[in-house]
Amino acid sequence: MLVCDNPISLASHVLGLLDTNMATPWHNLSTFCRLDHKKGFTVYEMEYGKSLWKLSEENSEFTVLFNETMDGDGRVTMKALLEECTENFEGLNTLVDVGGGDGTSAIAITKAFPHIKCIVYDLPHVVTNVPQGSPVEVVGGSMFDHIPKADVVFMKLVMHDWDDEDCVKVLKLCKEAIPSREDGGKVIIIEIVRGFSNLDLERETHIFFDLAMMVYMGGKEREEHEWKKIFTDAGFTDYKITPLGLRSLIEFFP
Ligand SMILES: C[S@@+](CC[C@H](N)C(=O)[O-])C[C@H]1O[C@@H](n2cnc3c(N)ncnc32)[C@H](O)[C@@H]1O
Repeated sequence: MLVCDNPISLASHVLGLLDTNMATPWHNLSTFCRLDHKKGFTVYEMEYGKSLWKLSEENSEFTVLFNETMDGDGRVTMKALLEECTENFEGLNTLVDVGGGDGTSAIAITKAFPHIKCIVYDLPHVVTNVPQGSPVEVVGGSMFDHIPKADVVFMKLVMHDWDDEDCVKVLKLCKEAIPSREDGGKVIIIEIVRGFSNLDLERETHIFFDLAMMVYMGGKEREEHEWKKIFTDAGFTDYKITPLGLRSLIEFFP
């Protein structure tokens, strides 16, 4: 899995997590848990005085490294998703990948389902890394301000970066961007659902990612009832969870 030319290599994911900008903030975890969580800063902000997203905006090399870190993970997840969940993409004409990074997921979806017109939406300094000539539309902006309209909003490993309040804000805008359920509107997210695995190794990995989200961004991994509360608070009426190895595909309907 760590050999670079393996099509599902995790090398770039591991190299990214071991980079100084990702590894150093872990040294603040103990202080954060004892004292600093009361001050309203994330563990990452204690180290750098700014969020990971701000650091990425100021440091294009770090943006590229972070995108490659996510791509390493994405190759494995997207392969499973596109092989095992084809029916979830049936009947769609347009999809916007919110927080879509350098477009790896959207490009994979377009290749698997050429009839779906995909938009990659992320912060302006991030979408400049979508390869030129890719079969996707590229739009820069913040998901807290606006979400481009499409049949489906797709978000992979985005919601777990944020607290409940921010997730609800983004999901309310997602709901405005999609058509009614009868017209095929839905949001698809790929996230961990804690408690959805009987395998010790997966449960331990869920806990590791929960800690990692707290350290990097002040986010968390959620159990089903926590996801359900967020969707309900954002005005969605129904949801369906399809387990997909370590992660799950969660659809929610307006
Ligand atoms: C953990 S990464 C996931 C990237 C990609 N979806 C994947 O799975 O490989 C989170 C993404 O959210 C993006 N992001 C952060 N803040 C954002 C905002 N306000 N609006 C849009 N995207 C944002 C980041 O730039 C990053 O690409």
